[in-house]
Amino acid sequence: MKSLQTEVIEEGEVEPIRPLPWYPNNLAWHSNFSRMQLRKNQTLERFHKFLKLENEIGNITRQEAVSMVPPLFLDVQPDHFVLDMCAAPGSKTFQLLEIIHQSTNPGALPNGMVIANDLDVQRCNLLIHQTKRMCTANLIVTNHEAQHFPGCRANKNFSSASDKGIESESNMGQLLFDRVLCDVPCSGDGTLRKAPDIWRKWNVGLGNGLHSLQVQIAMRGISLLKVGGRIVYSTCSMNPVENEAVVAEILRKCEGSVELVDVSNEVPQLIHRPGLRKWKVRDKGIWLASHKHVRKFRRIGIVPSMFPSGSSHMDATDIEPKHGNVTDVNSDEGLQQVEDVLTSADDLEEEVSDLPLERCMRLVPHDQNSGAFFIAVLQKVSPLPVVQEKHINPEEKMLPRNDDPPKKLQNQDTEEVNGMEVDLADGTDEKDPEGSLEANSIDNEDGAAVEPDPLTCEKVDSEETEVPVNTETKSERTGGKRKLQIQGKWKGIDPVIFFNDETIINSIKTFYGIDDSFQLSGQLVSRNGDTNRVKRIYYVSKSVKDALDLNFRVGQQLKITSVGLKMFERQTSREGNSAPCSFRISSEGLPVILPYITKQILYASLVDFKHLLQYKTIKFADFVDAEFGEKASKLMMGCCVIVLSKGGEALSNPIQIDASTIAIGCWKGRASLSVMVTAIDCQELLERLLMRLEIEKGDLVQENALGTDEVQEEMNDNGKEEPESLEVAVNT
Ligand SMILES: C[S@@+](CC[C@H](N)C(=O)[O-])C[C@H]1O[C@@H](n2cnc3c(N)ncnc32)[C@H](O)[C@@H]1O
Repeated sequence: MKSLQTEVIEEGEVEPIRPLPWYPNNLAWHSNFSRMQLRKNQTLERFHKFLKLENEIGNITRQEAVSMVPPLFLDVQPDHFVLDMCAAPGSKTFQLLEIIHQSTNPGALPNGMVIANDLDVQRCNLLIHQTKRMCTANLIVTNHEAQHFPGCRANKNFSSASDKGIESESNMGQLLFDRVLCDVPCSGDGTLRKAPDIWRKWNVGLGNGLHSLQVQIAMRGISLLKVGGRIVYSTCSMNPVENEAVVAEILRKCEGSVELVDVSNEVPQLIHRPGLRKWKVRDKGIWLASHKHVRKFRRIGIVPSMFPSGSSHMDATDIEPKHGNVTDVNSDEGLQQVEDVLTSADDLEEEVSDLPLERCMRLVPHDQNSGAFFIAVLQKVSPLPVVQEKHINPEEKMLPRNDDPPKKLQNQDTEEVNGMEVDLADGTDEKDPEGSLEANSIDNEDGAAVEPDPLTCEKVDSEETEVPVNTETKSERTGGKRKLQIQGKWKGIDPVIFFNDETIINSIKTFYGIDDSFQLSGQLVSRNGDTNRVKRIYYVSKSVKDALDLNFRVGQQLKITSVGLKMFERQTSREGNSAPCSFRISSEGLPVILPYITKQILYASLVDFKHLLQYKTIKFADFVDAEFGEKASKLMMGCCVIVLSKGGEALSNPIQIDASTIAIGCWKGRASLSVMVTAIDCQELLERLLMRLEIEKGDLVQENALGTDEVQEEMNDNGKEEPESLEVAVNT
């Protein structure tokens, strides 16, 4: 930290890097550096090294500080089912996963899970790429319009999982969530500081045009929330039409089923302001204090719920400009005329909401040198009232409400339908500056091509694809006036299939001696029904398995773009084919399965481990520790795991695993051992080893130890990252 602070001062920054006072456990730090500066002086890399020095192995993400607040208010527990409705590029999903995983021991998986959804396929892929760093088996990524997120309610009309040969132990009848994050698309004016471009693009129509969609998304979130559960509604906008007006409309629609929670003391030191209870709406250059002031021809776009009272005023005299002429409000002259008629905002009588909107939280840029954010925390206290209006015509919305007392749902299992159609009558483009900016701001991925993942929607692997999937989207099907789905390169997703081939599973279990306490059966998925051609097998947590089971029972309503942790990959090299087990352990899955492996696993001394990382392939006879070389030569041909022994000495079994254990996948060939780790991972591991040495010896690394610079040079000289004999087997 001293080195970082000095560096900051050298760069002429007044404020050195410092922890954010309101973020728990010093896990978030504030830096005034721009992304370019951060890159130039490699601050993140240096920070990462600092963490490694402390033996904290983790990830670093650069993110707007206040955008990290909403997950804090969700109060997520490791056993929670969490829905992140508008999740891409995934910075909040990442936080949620971290919270869910935070107290789990190596090899243990939390009981909860996160479903991260986004409408935009390309942004979904960004999210998948991001969350890969978490190596989680507790995540499902879906691609739906959040306002139409499927309820997955099982009923007798759907063929059961057992009809399809799937054993279902789960009694989940519907996909309901303990926590819902509703970080909706918004006009993004809260990000003006970091994205000055918005000054030029912003107009009042952006917020007005998104209001109804925001209400619909939030209502869908509430309908998918368990009674007792929490939902956080957030935007990076300062506009009350996208904020308090949405919250007020939710409260009205829910008729007491949700309560606005006062969370002002939950995150001490976060400077915030109360939500507004009065505001005016701006439309086409005019301030409107009440819906009754909305001109008739604007009522499709400017709806009653945008105003504090939420009341419609159908009986009010339609306001038309004086002089008897129809005014073109889109022309400057027309606007001026209308402004003349409708007096200035200050003269209009203001409506005041009777709802406790002050419990909402406004974070403003000038309070703590941040972006602006709006957060409302709601708790579901009872089932939602049945909403009769399945399809609301924008015109009909202006009719007075039905005052009949609401019928409460008798059974939470009943799907709560709030079937509102997307009403973006303003024709405003959905702008999402925060999201798109955040997408760029996660530095580790900047400029990085998003790798196509076998279980993602980016690319259909023709070899493994058999069943064409209907990828038509709801909005396309309904032929709505606006196509919301941004499909990009969408080519379809392969179905997710449980991998239940007992012969293959048993061969893997036997080869690696996987302890019975590690549940493989039922928790493996692939995307190819032909088990002989399956290339990759993914592991899912029990919670995800239950959700997938349910999804099968309801006729695969969820459009899953990614699920599971890549655990096993088929060997394709010639040597691989002659190995007794045709699947190797992927480096992503290794940390989870490591504590359960009893065969094909060896401890290596520090020096031999280091040599493996440096030279990639070592003949058995060339290991410094001859006993290790001997043991390695006796392993079965194929994939094996080499664990760095504690203290650097050669040890024998049993292998003890803890959070600081370093292990790599290797290939045991006829005469040598070769690493199956990418060059980048090798480099990183080497750095960690050097740090460890420094700590353990309390001094600099021994003179004869090869420094990382030398290793880097050596890698460059070789120009190759994999040993020649193992081109295909190396995990990339
Ligand atoms: C504010 S951004 C979300 C940022 C994200 N929560 C994060 O922390 O990284 C809003 C997201 O909503 C998505 N979106 C827009 N309309 C949507 C809809 N109808 N349903 C679901 N997602 C939508 C956008 O693609 C965008 O990724």
